[in-house]
Amino acid sequence: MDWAKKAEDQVSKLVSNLEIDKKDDSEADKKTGEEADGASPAETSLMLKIIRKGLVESKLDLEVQRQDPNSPLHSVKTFEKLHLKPEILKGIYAMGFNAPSKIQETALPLLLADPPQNMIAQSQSGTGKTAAFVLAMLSRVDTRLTHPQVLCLSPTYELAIQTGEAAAKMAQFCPEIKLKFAVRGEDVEPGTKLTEHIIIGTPGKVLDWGLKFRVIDLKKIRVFVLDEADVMIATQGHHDQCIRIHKQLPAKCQMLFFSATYDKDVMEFAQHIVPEANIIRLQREEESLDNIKQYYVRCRSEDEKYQAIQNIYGSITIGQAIIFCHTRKTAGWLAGKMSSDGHSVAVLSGDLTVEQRLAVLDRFRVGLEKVLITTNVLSRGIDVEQVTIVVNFDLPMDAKGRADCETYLHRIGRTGRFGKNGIAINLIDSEKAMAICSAIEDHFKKPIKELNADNSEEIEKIGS
Ligand SMILES: Nc1ncnc2c1ncn2[C@@H]1O[C@H](COP(=O)(O)OP(=O)(O)OP(=O)(O)O)[C@@H](O)[C@H]1O
Repeated sequence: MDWAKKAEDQVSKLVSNLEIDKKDDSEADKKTGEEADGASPAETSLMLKIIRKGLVESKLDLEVQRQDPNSPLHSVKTFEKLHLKPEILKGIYAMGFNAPSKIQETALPLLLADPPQNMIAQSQSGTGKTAAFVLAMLSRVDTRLTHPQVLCLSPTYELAIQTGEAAAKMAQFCPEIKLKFAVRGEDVEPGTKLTEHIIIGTPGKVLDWGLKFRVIDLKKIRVFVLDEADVMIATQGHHDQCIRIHKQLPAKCQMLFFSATYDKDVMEFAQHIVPEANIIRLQREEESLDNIKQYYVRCRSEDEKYQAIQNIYGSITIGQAIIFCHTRKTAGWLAGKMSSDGHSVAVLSGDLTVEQRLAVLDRFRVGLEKVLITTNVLSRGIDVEQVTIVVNFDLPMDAKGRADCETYLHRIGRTGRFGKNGIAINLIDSEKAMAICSAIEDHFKKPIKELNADNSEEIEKIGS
């Protein structure tokens, strides 16, 4: 798979630069530490305590969680019991997966059953949904046929690439399985027919290739996966494109919808278009916040929010952090200001080219930058293991200015992945922002505590 090789080469090149850049980074960090100390020693030391405690707990946890029947990582089965092909099994062991998570062991027997079963599945962020559907995709490929048979749709370019890279790793011992990305930047010769077995892409491109250029025969697709299914159904543009693709699929096509969240209307619609679906809901949403501690910091203005970030920069860069802003403009402004103050930060928003977006994300993945500033474009699905902190520079709102609780859950789910602990910090600079924060707290029924450096009681309670 050429594209996988290309991605690997790019990453190893970046890794070889790591040592050089790390030196610069540590200089910046040293400087930051001094600045932060000067700015607010109490706040900095509070954050350090929270984070250190969080990191220590994370290390202890995974095996304990596997034994706990209430944990999303609990498993009673081994991968062998799931009857995967030996080459695929070898691939997942090579990735370091020892045992299936709950969504994997619950979904896979149904996904691999004959006759194929449809499914609408919900499981919290970071619990291994990708491997669940990718293993089903790989298992269903018939390599004797040389046309696309499996189609997986993702809402963003980055997520499609990440899913394809995970699929390539799982299929590393199945060289006969061929995969193609249908994303911006990938071209096809109109009039030709694609021969790859699996297509992973974004809806617009797949629609072009299926209906305009006719290089994919959608009538021959036998497995259709909709990742982040709720946003694909609820967002106008994605919705129309997905429905047009869905209409072309044959009646017998196996349909698999996955997401961490589904609201009532979206679930009803999903059930309407996925006939006789098996529905798996592993946790109520509020339970999925158990491994992420949430805080808010009161600020009086945008400048004070910036100051708060400055104060905690030294602490948040113990691991890696993602900072979410409401608009590209704020993300750009924040990144510019932090860079000019000597911090090493990356920025990723929709105004970059796809190549730039991928390069930024690759650098962040290998740790060249410890802080990534972004917008909702990265709120879903992106998996970077070392992210210990998510900061909401702006709280997520819908078009009417109300709390967007689902986006909040997806954003903070960029940390606390696969049994790790995470920390979410919300910066509040107005009564409206406070009201949104309270609405989110009420919705999930989980406390969002004030991070108040003067409150020694709070420091004592951290981690309890
Ligand atoms: N069985 C397993 N054992 C160990 N690690 C696993 C296993 N399954 C998945 N992982 C790892 O867990 C992390 C999270 O998985 P994944 O990205 O699939 O989560 P997700 O449920 O799709 O989350 P989101 O809702 O945010 O998209 C990944 O780094 C993945 O490699």
